[in-house]
Amino acid sequence: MKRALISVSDKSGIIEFAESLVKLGYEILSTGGTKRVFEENGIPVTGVEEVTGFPEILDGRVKTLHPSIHGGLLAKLSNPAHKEQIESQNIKPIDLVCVNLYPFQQTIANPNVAFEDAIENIDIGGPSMLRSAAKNFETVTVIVDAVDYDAVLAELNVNGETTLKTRQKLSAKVFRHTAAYDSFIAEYLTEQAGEELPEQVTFTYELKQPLRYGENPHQKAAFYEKRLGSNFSIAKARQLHGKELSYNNIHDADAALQIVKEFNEPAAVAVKHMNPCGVGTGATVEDAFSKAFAADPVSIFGGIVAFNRAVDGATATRLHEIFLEIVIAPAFSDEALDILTAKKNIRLLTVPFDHQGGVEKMLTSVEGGLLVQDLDSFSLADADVKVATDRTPTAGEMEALELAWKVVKHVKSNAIVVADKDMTLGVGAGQMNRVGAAKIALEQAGEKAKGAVLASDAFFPMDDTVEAAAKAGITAIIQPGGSIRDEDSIKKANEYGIAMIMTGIRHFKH
Ligand SMILES: NC(=O)c1ncn([C@@H]2O[C@H](COP(=O)(O)O)[C@@H](O)[C@H]2O)c1NC=O
Repeated sequence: MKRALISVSDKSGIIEFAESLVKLGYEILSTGGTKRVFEENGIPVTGVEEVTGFPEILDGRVKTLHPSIHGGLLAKLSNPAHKEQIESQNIKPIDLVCVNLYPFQQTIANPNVAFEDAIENIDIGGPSMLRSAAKNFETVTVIVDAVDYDAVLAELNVNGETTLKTRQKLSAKVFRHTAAYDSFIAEYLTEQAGEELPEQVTFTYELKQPLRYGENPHQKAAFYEKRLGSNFSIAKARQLHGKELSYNNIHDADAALQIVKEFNEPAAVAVKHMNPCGVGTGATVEDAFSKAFAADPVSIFGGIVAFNRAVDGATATRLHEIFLEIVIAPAFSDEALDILTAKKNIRLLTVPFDHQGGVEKMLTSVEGGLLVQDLDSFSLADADVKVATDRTPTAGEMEALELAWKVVKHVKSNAIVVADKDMTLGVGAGQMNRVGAAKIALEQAGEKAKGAVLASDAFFPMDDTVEAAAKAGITAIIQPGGSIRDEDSIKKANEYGIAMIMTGIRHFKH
């Protein structure tokens, strides 16, 4: 008689599955709670303790960890010596294992979870059975996911056994599952132990959505979600309308969210190819959008716009006038939705503006490696700001410098942002030399640079950027400082009456 060992925490669908196995002639072996459910439903079942000759002990910490179970799972039936050994120990082979694990992940998702509860929810016996069965997939069928019950039953009904190919696939799924399960435990305990960058790292991501392609159509791609990650994330976005998101959409939308997150007042951020092309703030969302649009009415075309307040009808009317790939906001009014959904393709996303969530690290892959670092969460409030020049910025200049500084942090290096107190006027991104980025930003600002301010993500290696800024009419500058030639830049700024402040904090973004 074939034997199936069933031990599940999540009992959904298990009664029907076991009933079908019984009809197919299987003997069912089960642990305490699972056995009880079967008995209550009239399913014939043998307790694991009858097989092991040993009771469950230590509050269920030891139930199935026994040679009678693992011998039955691991014996290679094609190996005569294995057969002889299990027979001499009176161990019978187990043909099918169906196990799902203690809900560790759900337990630690509760921010108030007691440490002892988390520890008790680390399953030991379950993964051991799964791994034994999965290693012996040559003859053992192993199921860790209820979605596989029907497919396994279908094969058993047709052939009386599963195919080797199916068993191998199920085995691989088990090892993915136990690896992810252990990775959650490792992440949790590492965090609890206060270790930040340990000798090995494992992160668990789960498939959120397959993507049609990657950055380009010939690149295969998928989007994976960090289950215990931050709530304020593109991975937590809800799509209300429009075409499916692409790889580039997701990347750009993330960039837009990171910028809009910097602002407390109503703000609108337009992003193209990972860089902000226009950022505006104002008394209302519409006002903020008008400024983000005016900042660069050319580049916003086909861009992504993120808001930190609900989009209302008036703003939606403005958005409707141009071609945008995505609009992201905490919410949309009914009127805004009516207006915007008139366009079939525009993607509308809501994201919870909730800053709670797991501790995040920034991960960047390089060929053959992974770079891990803290997020660049420093803000001007954390910086030790010093006035380097004879003149101190006026209150109005200071407001503009703050806005420019919030934005330049999110522009690819070398980065220069020209701004006034409400909006960006010019953005120079990703240049190989700083003065080149400044020239782009200043040229874009044009006449509006007169009386505006300039932010630089890193120090000035020489005084040429200050010179260019002064000639364009810039009156105040914010930069980290720290160059051996700082004095040259300070001197140049003083010559032109520019007020320059130094933050001591660099914001490279590569
Ligand atoms: N300790 C053991 O030997 C052991 N064997 C199976 N389990 C787990 O016990 C759970 C099922 O328990 P029950 O049938 O009592 O509801 C399953 O999630 C299974 O993975 C065990 N529990 C934890 O380690």
